[in-house]
Amino acid sequence: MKIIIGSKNPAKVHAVKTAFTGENLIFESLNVPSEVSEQPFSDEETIQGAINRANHAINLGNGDIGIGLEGGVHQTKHGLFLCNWGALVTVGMAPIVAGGARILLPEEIAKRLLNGEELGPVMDDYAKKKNVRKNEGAIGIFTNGLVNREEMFNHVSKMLVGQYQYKMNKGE
Ligand SMILES: O=P(O)(O)OP(=O)(O)OP(=O)(O)OC[C@H]1O[C@@H](n2cnc3c(O)ncnc32)[C@H](O)[C@@H]1O
Ligand SMILES: [Mg+2]
Repeated sequence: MKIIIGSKNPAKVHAVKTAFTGENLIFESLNVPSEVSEQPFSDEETIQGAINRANHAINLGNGDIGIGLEGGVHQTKHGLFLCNWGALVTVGMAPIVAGGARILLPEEIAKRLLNGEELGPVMDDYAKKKNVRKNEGAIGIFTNGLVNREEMFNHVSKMLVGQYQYKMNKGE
């Protein structure tokens, strides 16, 4: 079975690879467009980005399964939350969707995003590190390393794969 991942970000790629169980799995990772903003600003937009990535991945990579993972933020009356979504697509099935852990972003980060900056560079600047988005992620920084970006996306990926297996077993 050929699984195409719609990103080359190592935190996402490792998260997907370790979520699958079974034999004869071939993984490929491709950079594909999300067709939403570079910094998605709602659950809705972030879910759409994940689905678009999954659709592009399966088509471009000629795979059996396409997976898209997308990071974004979501405004609430309690402040701006980090949000993360994943989608799994396969021929003849509606997209399967799963959401990840969410945490409130500090006011100074929220302000910068509302001013049009992107979380990736803002996190590097804030943490005085390089490529936070490819490593522990914002979630890793703000949880003191207890939950990193790969682990969070691994949880999302397991929920995608598990739902897919459940539907296949039921013959849906
Ligand atoms: O190469 P791709 O797959 O695009 O991976 P990415 O790190 O850019 O991830 P997303 O496009 O899904 O995330 C959308 C934006 O939010 C940023 N972002 C999301 N989650 C983040 C996190 O945990 N840490 C740092 N930046 C994050 C990211 O850098 C983008 O600017
Ligand atoms: Mg990106």
